[in-house]
Amino acid sequence: MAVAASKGLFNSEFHGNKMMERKSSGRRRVFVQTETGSVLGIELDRSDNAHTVKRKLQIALNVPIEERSLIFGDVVLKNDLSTVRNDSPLLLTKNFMHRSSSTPCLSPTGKDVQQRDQSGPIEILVCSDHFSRIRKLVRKIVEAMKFGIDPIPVCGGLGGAYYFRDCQGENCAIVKPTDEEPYAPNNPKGFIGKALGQPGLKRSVRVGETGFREVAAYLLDYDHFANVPSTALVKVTHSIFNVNGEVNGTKQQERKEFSKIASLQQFIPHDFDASDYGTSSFPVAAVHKIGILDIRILNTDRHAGNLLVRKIDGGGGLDQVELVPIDHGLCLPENLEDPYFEWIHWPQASIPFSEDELEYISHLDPFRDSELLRMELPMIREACLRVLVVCTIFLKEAAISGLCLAEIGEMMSREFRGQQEEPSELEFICIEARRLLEERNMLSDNVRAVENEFQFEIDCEEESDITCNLEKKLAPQACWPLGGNIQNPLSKVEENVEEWTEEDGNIIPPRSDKYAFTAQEKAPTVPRLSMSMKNVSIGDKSWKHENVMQKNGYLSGTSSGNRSVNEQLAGSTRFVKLADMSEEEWVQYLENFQHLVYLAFSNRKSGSVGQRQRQRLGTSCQF
Ligand SMILES: Nc1ncnc2c1ncn2[C@@H]1O[C@H](COP(=O)(O)OP(=O)(O)OP(=O)(O)O)[C@@H](O)[C@H]1O
Repeated sequence: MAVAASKGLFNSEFHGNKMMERKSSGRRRVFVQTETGSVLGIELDRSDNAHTVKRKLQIALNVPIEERSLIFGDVVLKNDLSTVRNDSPLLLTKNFMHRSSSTPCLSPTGKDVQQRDQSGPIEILVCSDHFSRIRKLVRKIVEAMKFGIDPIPVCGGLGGAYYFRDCQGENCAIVKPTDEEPYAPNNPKGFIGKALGQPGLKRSVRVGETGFREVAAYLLDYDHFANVPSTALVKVTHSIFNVNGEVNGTKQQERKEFSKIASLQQFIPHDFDASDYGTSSFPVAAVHKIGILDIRILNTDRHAGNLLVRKIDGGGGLDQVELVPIDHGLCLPENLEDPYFEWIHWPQASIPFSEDELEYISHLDPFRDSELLRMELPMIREACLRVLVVCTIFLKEAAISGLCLAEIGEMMSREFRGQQEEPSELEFICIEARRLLEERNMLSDNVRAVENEFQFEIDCEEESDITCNLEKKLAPQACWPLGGNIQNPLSKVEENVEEWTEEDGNIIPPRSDKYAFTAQEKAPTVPRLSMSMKNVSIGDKSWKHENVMQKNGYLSGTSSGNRSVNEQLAGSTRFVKLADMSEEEWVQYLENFQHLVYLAFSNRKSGSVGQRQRQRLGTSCQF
């Protein structure tokens, strides 16, 4: 993809972006979190390895280490720790194979709860040198804490969150501990039942992993285009935090301090959220910019409550408002999930992008974005980065084709028909890109098989016969790669029971669960596909989808704690999975994807397909 990198696009806070060590001596520190949320900072010696770190944890936190692994993002740390950056958060988790679905997570006891390490009350993790604004904020909060100004628990939301204050007692940051997320062991609002690392509220976002997503959204918001408040991942220690099963004393001296890994975000004073205020007054540009970010990061949680509204004096008695997007913990899922875009039906979203917005989009480079995230948040999973790449390419091609925000959002969203949910157009394209990849792999296998046979036959046949044989064997696939009437041996989509498994100590989401291909049916041809992704039969197109959120009792406000993890996972939701391809396959997949996206948009533009026609507002519409 020809994407120019724009020097000006990087947030000024990230200039001089490079791996920095906290200490020139080369010593490193890691923050290890147990499944139940306890956190301990450990100084690593040169001789330390995964086993010695586990031993230190056993002694300090009194947690068992047998059959437990140290995890750093996608990586299970076997021995060598040289790839682990200074101030990285690691997770000590039970090897999944040994975890029965009904086994409760380790519940903290008086002993294993927090032991203080040598670190300060708030430590910025991993990328501390690139967060000057947050560092100032942290200093203010620490100062206030010294004066006894305690944080205040936030009432709203499903997860545990706390407003931290400055010396004047004003809120200046919101801190959300990763072990207090919905379903996490220390959630203070009753939404418990899973261990860190298991699939959470959104099945493609694991419990305990929303914090780094909040930071990712901030890092990707170059030039504060969408206005995401400054956010960092921190290790923070305070007695205010919740640990289920612990009753903390009421007197200051009696209160136990707990360390947590958390996201820390600048508090933005605001007047409303978008659910309380007339959306027609929202500036078109603000809606577009937030929408552009949501599309890139496949935000599955952009509901109205996650858009803060701040009144600004517009002069002449006219109120103008500023929008502030918050709560990006459910973006960048590991599979293509159904996004949620509150703005999708707002009139602003139907207005074409401005020149500035188009320029911003044209400068986006998903590969550079991925590099940035790998650098700044090394625990981020490759699966999330692949989602970022696919969505950004989709956005870029859509913008080139003149689509507006609402149209792009619709193409990414699943559609309910009766009780059934159908894949989005984006998902259809991804399915087809994958099918083409599988087909190509099969072709390569066939070629290899023919070559082997050829080698054998060469010993016993005349040269003219050999050529004839070869042609016959290759004939059915001769139209590869795009545009031919290919007989597809791989098109039927089969649904597998979704089970998270353990491989080499790592917790693996359902493997190729969505698109386990069987050699049965005829392929849709690529020209047919390109007419409209919705009108093409790709294998088993109708997705019988049960609403997992409802099934889990989440929406009805009940805890899922009384249902086993396996029961919760056994829903039939399907996802397009991107993580199970090798690097080489991924490159080929992206080529297929980009080509199909191009065809889909071209056909859409030429109006050759019956699209869902919506009434759209013209550019003259004023807000
Ligand atoms: N940066 C911020 N500045 C000011 N207030 C904030 C900020 N972030 C969150 N809040 C407030 O805290 C509340 C809870 O935060 P948030 O929505 O992020 O938590 P959550 O538990 O993830 O919520 P939800 O269940 O709605 O997804 C918000 O409704 C908002 O009022």
